[in-house]
Amino acid sequence: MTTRTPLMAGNWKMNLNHLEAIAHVQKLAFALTDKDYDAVEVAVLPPFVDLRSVQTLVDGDKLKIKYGAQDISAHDSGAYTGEISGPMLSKLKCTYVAVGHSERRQYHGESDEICNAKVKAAFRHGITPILCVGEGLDIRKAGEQVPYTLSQLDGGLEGVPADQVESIVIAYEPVWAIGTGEVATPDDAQEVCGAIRGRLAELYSQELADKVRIQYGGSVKSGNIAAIMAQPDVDGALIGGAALDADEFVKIVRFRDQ
Ligand SMILES: O=C[C@H](O)COP(=O)(O)O
Repeated sequence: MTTRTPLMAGNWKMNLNHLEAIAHVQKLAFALTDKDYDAVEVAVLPPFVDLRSVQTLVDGDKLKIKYGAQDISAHDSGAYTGEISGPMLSKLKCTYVAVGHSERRQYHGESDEICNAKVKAAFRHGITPILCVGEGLDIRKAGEQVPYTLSQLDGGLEGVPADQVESIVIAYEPVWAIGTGEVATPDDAQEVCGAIRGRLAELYSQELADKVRIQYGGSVKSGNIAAIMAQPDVDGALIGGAALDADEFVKIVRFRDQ
């Protein structure tokens, strides 16, 4: 049986400037111990402008916390005003990048094709994509959450070879649960995360599917994380609001104690 190390990743969204980022990572560094890092991989996804500060802190103090970006350009360089490229992120030693977060899909019109190009751009530069998928409330009410989410998965992975996909992270984030306080039930999370793993097995192999980490995201807090993590196909969480509170984020990392 494959053992998957849980990944707890804090997506700061458009919060914390570079000075606040330093203070926040210092708090996490102070609280987290080797025991925590042995049990769980911990990552933060700050805004682009914070990445250099976070890198300096992580490198300088040899912290075990990982970091990454919230988006990546599909292009490697050129006339793409406002975009940040894979080479720029890999130069800053980003481990992860979120791709296709529902807020990017909703407010920036990111289609599955664009997400697919971004997944490929990340792998081209040695950065692990966290591909975000998940249905809105109307789809959930229609009971179509599984086919809808799997079609986003298919689109995001189109043409991506197995040797890359085995290291990808998939984040299942039902849009209706993001920032709303309305967390999916553990059964809701398992239903879709299990279906995602099944689809990876169909597209690639069971062996590959067993290696891929699948996160849940949407109103995760210290009070609900243990029940979600008890589900067999949930391998961590992508945490928004609760990740901005260092004490709360550390409690989530220590989900086994909750
Ligand atoms: O990327 C994180 C998700 O959008 C979840 O955000 P939230 O924990 O604030 O609901």
